[in-house]
Amino acid sequence: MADLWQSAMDHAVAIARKAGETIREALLNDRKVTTKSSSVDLVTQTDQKVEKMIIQSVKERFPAHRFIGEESVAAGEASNLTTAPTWIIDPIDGTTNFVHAFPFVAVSIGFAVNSQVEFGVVYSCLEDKMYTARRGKGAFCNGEPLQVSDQTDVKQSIIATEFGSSRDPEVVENIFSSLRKILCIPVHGVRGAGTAAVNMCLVASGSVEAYYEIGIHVWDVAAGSLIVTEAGGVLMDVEGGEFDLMSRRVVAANNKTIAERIVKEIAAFQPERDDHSPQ
Ligand SMILES: O=P(O)(O)OC[C@@]1(O)O[C@H](CO)[C@@H](O)[C@@H]1O
Ligand SMILES: [Mg+2]
Ligand SMILES: [Mg+2]
Repeated sequence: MADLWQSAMDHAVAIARKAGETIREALLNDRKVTTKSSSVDLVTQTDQKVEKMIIQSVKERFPAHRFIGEESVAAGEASNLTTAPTWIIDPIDGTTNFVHAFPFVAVSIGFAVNSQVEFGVVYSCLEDKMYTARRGKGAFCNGEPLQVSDQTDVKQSIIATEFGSSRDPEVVENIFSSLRKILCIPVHGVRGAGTAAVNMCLVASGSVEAYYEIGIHVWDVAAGSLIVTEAGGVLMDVEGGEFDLMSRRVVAANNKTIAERIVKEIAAFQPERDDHSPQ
């Protein structure tokens, strides 16, 4: 049976690669920074330019499709995931890394139908690594199949997480409480690429056993969520329930054993959901 969404996925790969070229050029000569929710939540003209380019290119080919884009939402658009074919876009995941030329900067494009991700594309453009996954057809990096780690002992694991962009003392305390408990299991190490999308691709690649974070957005994790599961991994909520794309909470792991062990140590809290209705 012809794959209904293959042409859309091919377009996503092509436009992610084009966006990566734009980002690499901008890295050399245009990293003017502004801020969003806080002084450490950065955005640049390149984030906005790349998102506009991706959305415009999709609209020309798929005019009925809908969008959830990080910078469109920042400009006031709603971020409600419906049953309609929806492109979930983070034009630059790792903007802080981009501003500092720290080498993990990704274009993340997820595609959902009936609120289920059908394909995911994450282009780590400074590494030139194109991660892709199509539901039921596996996950790949530059065309090579991906497989999660087979480790079941958390004490033989590397766990990825991030410090996020909140500097609220209570949130920071939660983050460090979870980090301290996980580090002292003990695990072999804790790492963070500075981008959720790349962290999830590292789980899919078998380089880290799990990644968790509270505070991410749907555009950070939509593409990576399918890349993880198509590489044989699992997704979970930070309190052990089902992963919810709009909840701003994620555990992505190589298997349920590791995921459940990490969940035990996370000091969970609930940020405002991505699909919250404004008062
Ligand atoms: O604003 P950006 O760059 O699109 O994304 C922000 C981000 O890089 O920051 C978090 C690190 O705490 C990551 O989870 C997330 O991917
Ligand atoms: Mg992001
Ligand atoms: Mg971004």
